[in-house]
Amino acid sequence: MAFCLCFGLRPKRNKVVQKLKIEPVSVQESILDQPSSSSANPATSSSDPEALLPPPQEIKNFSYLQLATATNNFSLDARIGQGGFGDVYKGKLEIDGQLKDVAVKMLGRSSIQGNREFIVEVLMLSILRNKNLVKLYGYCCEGDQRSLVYEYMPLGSVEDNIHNIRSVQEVLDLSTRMKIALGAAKGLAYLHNESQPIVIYRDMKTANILLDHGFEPKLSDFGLAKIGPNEGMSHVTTRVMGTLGYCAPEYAATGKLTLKSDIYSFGVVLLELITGRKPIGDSTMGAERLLVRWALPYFRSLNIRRIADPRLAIQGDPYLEEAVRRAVQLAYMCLRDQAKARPTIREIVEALEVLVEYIARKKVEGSPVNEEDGGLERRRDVADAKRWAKDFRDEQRKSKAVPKRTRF
Ligand SMILES: Nc1ncnc2c1ncn2[C@@H]1O[C@H](COP(=O)(O)OP(=O)(O)OP(=O)(O)O)[C@@H](O)[C@H]1O
Repeated sequence: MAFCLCFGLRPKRNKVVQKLKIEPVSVQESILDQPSSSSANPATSSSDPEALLPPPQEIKNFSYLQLATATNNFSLDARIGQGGFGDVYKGKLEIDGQLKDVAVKMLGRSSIQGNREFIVEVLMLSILRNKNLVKLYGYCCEGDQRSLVYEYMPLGSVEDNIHNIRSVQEVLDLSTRMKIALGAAKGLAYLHNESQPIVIYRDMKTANILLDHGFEPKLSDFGLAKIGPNEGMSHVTTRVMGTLGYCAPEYAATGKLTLKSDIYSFGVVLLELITGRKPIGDSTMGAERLLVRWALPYFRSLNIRRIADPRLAIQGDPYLEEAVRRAVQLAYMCLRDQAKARPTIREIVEALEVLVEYIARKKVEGSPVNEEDGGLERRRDVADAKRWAKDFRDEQRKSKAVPKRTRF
């Protein structure tokens, strides 16, 4: 099958876009799933995109002047972040009669992909509501200027909190990291199981998990999200889009998007939280550049101390080592090559709830795992881990036999 890889639509974040031949029978066609090059695609028209939006329920249409006033004319002081499409500013706006902190995301002008993602984001966030999803207050659509106005997340992104911290005091402990993973999993569980229609997020990554007070995580950035497969269908076929290092291998290779593609990306996020490493390291690292590849031998040998972020200082603390081991096992189940073998998001939420509870309990007790409450459990887990490691090795061997068309 012919395909081409085009980098550069979202250069800062290394978004990868792979165009594939669309298979007509299995494709679920929807307004959100038209190829961006199609002239019939309303999302690509910049002439009157407002007319294409559904009547926003609680989503307000702000004027450019309102946003400029709210952000002190988009001053440098108000700038809090930079994304693939443009800058993000902090401001204050009246929302439901109250003056609230907001984040204003300015999207670059006249970008087809940007325009498309803008519309998808507004559409998605007008139908999705969950405490682990960031709230969209409104948008601005004037001329070729597009902006989105979100609730302000005071603690920034998980990516910043893991990779861009300024002092050791800011290092997140294991308990906080696992609570973040749990909250993010709950957000994903809402998309996969509870929302109507179900949604495949397609962009699970630490940069898209924002943190509210108390490190409560919220998923953001729904510009790539897809309405999930119709009943009886296992997948949606679409252009491959996502972020390097997070894309499930079968999705990158075939364009077949399933709920399990999100689970793979979640596995990378979990591994990132455990290891403190970026999903893609610098070019000098060779094959180990990919976090998933780097961690594999340590996972196989159950060398938890080597996998864990050194800043977590787990060495000599049996309960922390045990907790990391469980988290690593879960991450690797999510990262299995065979999509079907990956757990569902419900199973992940359950596993993380148990893990978070385990860490909390051990923190209070302050004692290592003992025979009464944990020894048996631990022996069973070690046996499970060995079985998983063996399965993983077998899958790796099999996948080496069939050359992959795409490897990020
Ligand atoms: N609602 C928000 N509250 C607080 N800060 C935010 C909010 N939204 C975004 N930011 C900040 O702006 C940064 C850039 O966000 P943005 O979503 O534009 O980019 P990204 O997700 O990193 O990249 P891309 O859009 O290319 O995937 C975030 O990392 C975060 O620090």
